[in-house]
Amino acid sequence: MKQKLRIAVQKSGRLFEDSQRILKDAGISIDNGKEQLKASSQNFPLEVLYLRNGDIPQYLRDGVVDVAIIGENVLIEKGEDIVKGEKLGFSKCRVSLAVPKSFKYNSIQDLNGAKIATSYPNTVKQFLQKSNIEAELHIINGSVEIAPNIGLADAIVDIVSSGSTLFKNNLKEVEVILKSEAVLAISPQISEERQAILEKLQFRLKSVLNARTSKYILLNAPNNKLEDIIRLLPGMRSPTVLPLAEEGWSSVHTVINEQRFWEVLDELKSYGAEGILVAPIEKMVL
Ligand SMILES: Nc1ncnc2c1ncn2[C@@H]1O[C@H](COP(=O)(O)OP(=O)(O)OP(=O)(O)O)[C@@H](O)[C@H]1O
Ligand SMILES: O=P(O)(O)OC[C@H]1O[C@H](OP(=O)(O)OP(=O)(O)O)[C@H](O)[C@@H]1O
Ligand SMILES: [Mg+2]
Repeated sequence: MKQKLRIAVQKSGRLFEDSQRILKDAGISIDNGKEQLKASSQNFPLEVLYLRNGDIPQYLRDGVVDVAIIGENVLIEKGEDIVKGEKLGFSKCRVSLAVPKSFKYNSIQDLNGAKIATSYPNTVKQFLQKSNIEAELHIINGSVEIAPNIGLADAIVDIVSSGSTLFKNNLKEVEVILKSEAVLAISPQISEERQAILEKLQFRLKSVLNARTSKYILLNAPNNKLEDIIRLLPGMRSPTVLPLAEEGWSSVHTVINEQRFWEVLDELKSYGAEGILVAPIEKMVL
């Protein structure tokens, strides 16, 4: 029987939709909806298992799945032995220490002897050990932010993104322990045959990720400023320059990181660039 790569993705929750989208953008169609816990792709040798995010490190460790899309924070907490692959650019958050707004927090030393509620005990222990802090941990699986308000803890360590959950619970973020985003996680037990399929998947994902962060730019430039403009827009190999019908002007086409585009925009304009068009890129194979 032909081998298939087994990938675990979150069954429901924060990672579900973006995980589905990135596989779809990589040209992999998956047949069944999430109601079935196992699905297959018809156009790529891939089998998808829908699992709880928190259970995925164990499945990877045991080799039950070969690869997974998972929050980096979960890998740090439960999967130090799992291989970390590409960062996938979504579900960005941080794991932070927060205390009640009324807590006069000066430094980590203020946590000596404190009670800390968290769903990330290993992460917290490592963090406290580095500063030689002794604290008592209360391990809870959810609604961690409520713990200080009900007298269960003096501080919490949990996921923060916009900060609105902390705000609503009268807490303030005082230390960022780690930053996280969705990553591809790889089983240390993956077979050689499946590793070859994984490399194909990684290649496709990289093409999607490159395209997501890049833009195709077209602009008109006066010929006497072409050199300056090209210096700002190096492109994949180099920009395409085509003469315009109007004498003394050229059209410049290139690919640029979106962030970089905003950084150089004023300078481009100062060199006389005009008619600047920015278009999305669907796939980008380097
Ligand atoms: N508010 C948020 N903003 C951005 N990313 C987040 C946020 N909350 C969680 N995440 C990221 O998404 C991942 C999944 O979070 P989610 O709350 O959906 O699942 P969970 O309850 O941690 O896990 P399980 O699937 O085991 O129930 C987290 O591990 C984290 O990496
Ligand atoms: O800083 P914010 O943007 O407010 O996000 C942070 C909150 O998001 C997550 O909870 P989620 O909504 O996933 O609920 P859960 O605890 O049921 O997983 C996390 O556990 C925080 O509570
Ligand atoms: Mg959550």
